[in-house]
Amino acid sequence: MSAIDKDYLSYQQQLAARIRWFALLLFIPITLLTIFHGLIVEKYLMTGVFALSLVGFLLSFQAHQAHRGVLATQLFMASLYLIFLANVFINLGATSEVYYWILVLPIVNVFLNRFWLQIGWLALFLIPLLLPFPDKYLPLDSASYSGAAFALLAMTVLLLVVKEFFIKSELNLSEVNRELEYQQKIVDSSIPMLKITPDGKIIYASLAIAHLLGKGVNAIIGKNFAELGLISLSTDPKIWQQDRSNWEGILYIEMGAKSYWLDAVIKPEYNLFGEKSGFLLIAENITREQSLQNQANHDQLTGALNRRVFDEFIYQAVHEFQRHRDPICLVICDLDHFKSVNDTHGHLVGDDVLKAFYQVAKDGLRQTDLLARWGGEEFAILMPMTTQNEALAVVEKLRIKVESTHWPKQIQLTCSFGLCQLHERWEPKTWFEKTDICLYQAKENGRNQVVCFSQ
Ligand SMILES: Nc1nc2c(ncn2[C@@H]2O[C@H](COP(=O)(O)OP(=O)(O)OP(=O)(O)O)[C@@H](O)[C@H]2O)c(=O)[nH]1
Repeated sequence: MSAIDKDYLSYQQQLAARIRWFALLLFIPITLLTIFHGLIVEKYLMTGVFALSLVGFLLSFQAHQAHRGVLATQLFMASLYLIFLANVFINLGATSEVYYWILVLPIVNVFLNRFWLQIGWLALFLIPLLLPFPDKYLPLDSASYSGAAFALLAMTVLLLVVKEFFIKSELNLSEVNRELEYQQKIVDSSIPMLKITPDGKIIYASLAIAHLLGKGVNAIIGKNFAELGLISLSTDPKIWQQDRSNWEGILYIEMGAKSYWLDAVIKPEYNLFGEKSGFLLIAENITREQSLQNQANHDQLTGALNRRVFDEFIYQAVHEFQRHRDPICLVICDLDHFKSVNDTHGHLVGDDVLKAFYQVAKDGLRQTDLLARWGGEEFAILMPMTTQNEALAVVEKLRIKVESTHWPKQIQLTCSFGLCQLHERWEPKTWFEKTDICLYQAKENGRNQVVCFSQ
């Protein structure tokens, strides 16, 4: 049996169960009412037949509840058949009642029964209508019965056609839906995606991005984009609000010991009225491509980003700044009198201090800040979306932290910082030189301090 045949049958069974349920809910009260009506107008035969049918309906209901679908249907059909026979042979007062059953019977028969049972029941319905009973036993004339038989046949054929069409189109639709769901699952688990409202709230996260972020989808939905810790030089959704174009760039995620690189596009989305309804982030995980480079991207001793990558980030930052003008700061820090650490305790202790310094500095910064080892005992920090005053507060805290940390061998370590916010029309080289001059001044002024750029 093909898959579609199986679907067809199970769908037909489900449909039959639903129809049977509704029919029972409908027929049980109708039959009850008819019994009372029969008792009132003293039609005892009619009352007896309907009472028997009621028993049939109740048994059918019980079988339905016990999930014995075929038995339930046959009991139901038999109960209806009793009522039908009463209408054919007993004058219940209204001649049109036979026609009423001719409408009801085919509906129930066609939708509840499989093909051969339908034929069997149809034959049973036709027998009392077509057999040449003497007219004196019948309440209607013979033309009415042959007319009813014809109507019953026509109605059955019509309903068969309708049902086939109905089920086939339903099945086709559900197959299309299933295919779509399947494709959606593949996309969801393989492509990192986010939907973000204009104010930065995440309303959809694909499984793939949840996996990269080391969180469940539900833990991401409802968060603000800025909280995810995706590092780029312009991660604030506010900047995209300004124009209609896509944002394209590289995002970097650090998850404990693991790190990922995403080549991302962030597209603004619009509603029917042309208003911005949010953003769609679609990314490609390029970590594998970067992994070889990754080793070349990090400093061997501390694990910090190295100068080569940091240089690239500085160039990117200057480029982004020309488009969006979001504040961004560069910090260069240099450990004070580090030579004496080496001279007193040896190079290996010096190495340990450098590693420990990287951790202390990293912990003191936001996830979106980039920390690199610039060379020797010098580190550089890039702080996107940060003004000079905001950066000063962070760096000052870091300076105090370095001063108060217990370093190996009870070394008293301090650090000097140069800090400079990027200005318009500055080249990367100018920005770096200005920051370096600040650092030089910090050293000149006696070390263990932060010097900010001023015009
Ligand atoms: N242990 C260790 N030392 C390093 C490393 N890279 C550079 N250094 C040392 O860092 C010291 C830097 O010394 P200087 O440039 O004179 O500066 P300083 O002693 O820190 O003095 P100021 O910067 O003026 O405060 C040198 O002794 C270098 O050997 C390294 O990877 N490991």
